[in-house]
Amino acid sequence: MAMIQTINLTKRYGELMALANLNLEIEQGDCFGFIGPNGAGKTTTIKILATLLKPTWGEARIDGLSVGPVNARAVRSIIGYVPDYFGSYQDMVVKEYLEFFAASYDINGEQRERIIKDVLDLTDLSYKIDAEVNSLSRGMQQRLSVARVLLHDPKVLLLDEPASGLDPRARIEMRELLKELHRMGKTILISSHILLELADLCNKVGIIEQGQLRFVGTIDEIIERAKTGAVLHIDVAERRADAMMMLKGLPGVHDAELHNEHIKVDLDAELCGAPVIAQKLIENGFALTRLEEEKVNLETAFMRLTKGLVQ
Ligand SMILES: Nc1ncnc2c1ncn2[C@@H]1O[C@H](COP(=O)(O)OP(=O)(O)OP(=O)(O)O)[C@@H](O)[C@H]1O
Repeated sequence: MAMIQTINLTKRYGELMALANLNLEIEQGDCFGFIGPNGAGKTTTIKILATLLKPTWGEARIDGLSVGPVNARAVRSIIGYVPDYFGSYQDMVVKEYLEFFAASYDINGEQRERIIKDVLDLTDLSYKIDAEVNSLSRGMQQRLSVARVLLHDPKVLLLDEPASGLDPRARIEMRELLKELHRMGKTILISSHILLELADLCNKVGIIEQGQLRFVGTIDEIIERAKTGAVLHIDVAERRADAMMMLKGLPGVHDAELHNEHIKVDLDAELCGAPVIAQKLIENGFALTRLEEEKVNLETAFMRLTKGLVQ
């Protein structure tokens, strides 16, 4: 049985279809990267799973429980939800903040002290126990948000862009923390619009665009899927813009653009390859001065998948 499942999950905001028949299956122990551009529907999905938003139709299940008013309490006890914002906690220190949330889960007394110590150790925040929450850096606040949702030891973590707005060091610290939680056996759903950020953290990714799942699989599968093309970096001795326009019109060329003082050509390798491009340039009187083929990397794969070029 999947730990997180959505069945034809659909959400409309008026005329806008934010989610259209989303079907997701995330197994126990998976770290699932939910990737998509701004407005794709990631937050909407996560909020529905977190019991905070009602779908227009379709169903979400967590650990077999249908997410809805009847099971809201039971679902909340097995999930930890980190939203993409951190509220303001005036005059509250870290310890009080965690005590407050622990109490809301009926965790009290000695047990509460012990759990707070454990979650602070895990998130490397023990030394900040008496610091004011508002004085923490954004990276620390994000780790504190994670500490908060670990208080009741949930099986499932739902994290909405936890690395947004973090500097590189804080991103790495967050990633290490999430890796640790994955090793501990938590099932994790994490959203991001940056595929690379999730590459060495998630064992599976789903790419969502305009409320629809475009692709689900491992990172290696994504690259395989998008590899049916190549990117060429080309230059000619003169008339670069004319060469670009000529290339744009060739069959098998998805796109050609001027890029850092050269021409970048996105090809469908099944229809067209570097030799054809070179030949066409020469035939049309252009003196080729550079031709390099780029391996499809994750970002290119992602751009292709989200452009609908690879279905
Ligand atoms: N309360 C709302 N009322 C109307 N439209 C909304 C509402 N919330 C979200 N939307 C719209 O639904 C779509 C999906 O939004 P959502 O926040 O789920 O996307 P997202 O993938 O999380 O994007 P981001 O990366 O920008 O957070 C967007 O077009 C957004 O403008």
